[in-house]
Amino acid sequence: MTNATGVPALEIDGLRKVFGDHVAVDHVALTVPAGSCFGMVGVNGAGKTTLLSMATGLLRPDAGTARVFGVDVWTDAPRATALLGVLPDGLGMPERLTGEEVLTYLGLLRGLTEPVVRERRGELLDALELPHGRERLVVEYSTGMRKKLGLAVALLHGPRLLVLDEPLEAVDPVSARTIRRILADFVAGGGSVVISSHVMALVEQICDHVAVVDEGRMLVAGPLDEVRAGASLEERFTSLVGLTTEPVGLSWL
Ligand SMILES: Nc1ncnc2c1ncn2[C@@H]1O[C@H](COP(=O)(O)OP(=O)(O)OP(=O)(O)O)[C@@H](O)[C@H]1O
Repeated sequence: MTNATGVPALEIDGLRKVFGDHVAVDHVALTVPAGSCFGMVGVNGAGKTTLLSMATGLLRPDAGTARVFGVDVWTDAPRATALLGVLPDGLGMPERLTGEEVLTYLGLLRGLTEPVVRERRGELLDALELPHGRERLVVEYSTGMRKKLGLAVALLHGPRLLVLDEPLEAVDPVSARTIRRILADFVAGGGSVVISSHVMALVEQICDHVAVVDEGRMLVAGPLDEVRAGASLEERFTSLVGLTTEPVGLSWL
């Protein structure tokens, strides 16, 4: 599925990143159709964060391009940034501001007017169940609360594509359900989503497309049912990545 003009939400071509002598991402290409919810799965260190960071303008690639709705992330950063909402891995926040102040600060910085910021920040804090967000400093937030505030920041300017690195990590089950609903509503309203996750059940539940990344390469990408090929995503993932399902014992325990 694409939008009316057929332009993909995200188009990655030949992205590559080398750290020292380690190739973290090796000439990866990927097309995320507009209107899709795209899950990216891979073991620890597979290259998901590095790939998504390059695709969203957070890490300069050694080679390759990334386009958001046809806008090049690296040569036309302001336009691409306006289309993108990003929840990066290990998001840094101004620790001595309240959640409300963070949203105000970033909203104004992104060019929203003061009344719009005021309206949206209240709705976001309510929708993401951050009741203490108004008065509590970020330094006092739990990991899950930070994740939810990060998602609020990503949604604040009304992006068309959300790219979320592990959006449900450290988030309690009730909040996870809320976030899943927000993402489903976002897609139903015409938005597009890319998430990275280790949780296969989550990807199967909310994504219609999936990509499997391993050792910096894209092993397979496409509609969820095609990738699963009649098996569960976990079974398919395990066989693609070549993981053993046999538990490894610890001899001294
Ligand atoms: N700044 C860096 N300097 C050196 N090596 C790095 C750096 N960032 C990532 N790497 C390496 O690149 C590879 C890919 O890391 P990346 O964080 O992209 O993986 P990931 O799939 O997101 O892992 P996880 O699921 O554990 O978050 C790993 O081998 C990692 O050690």
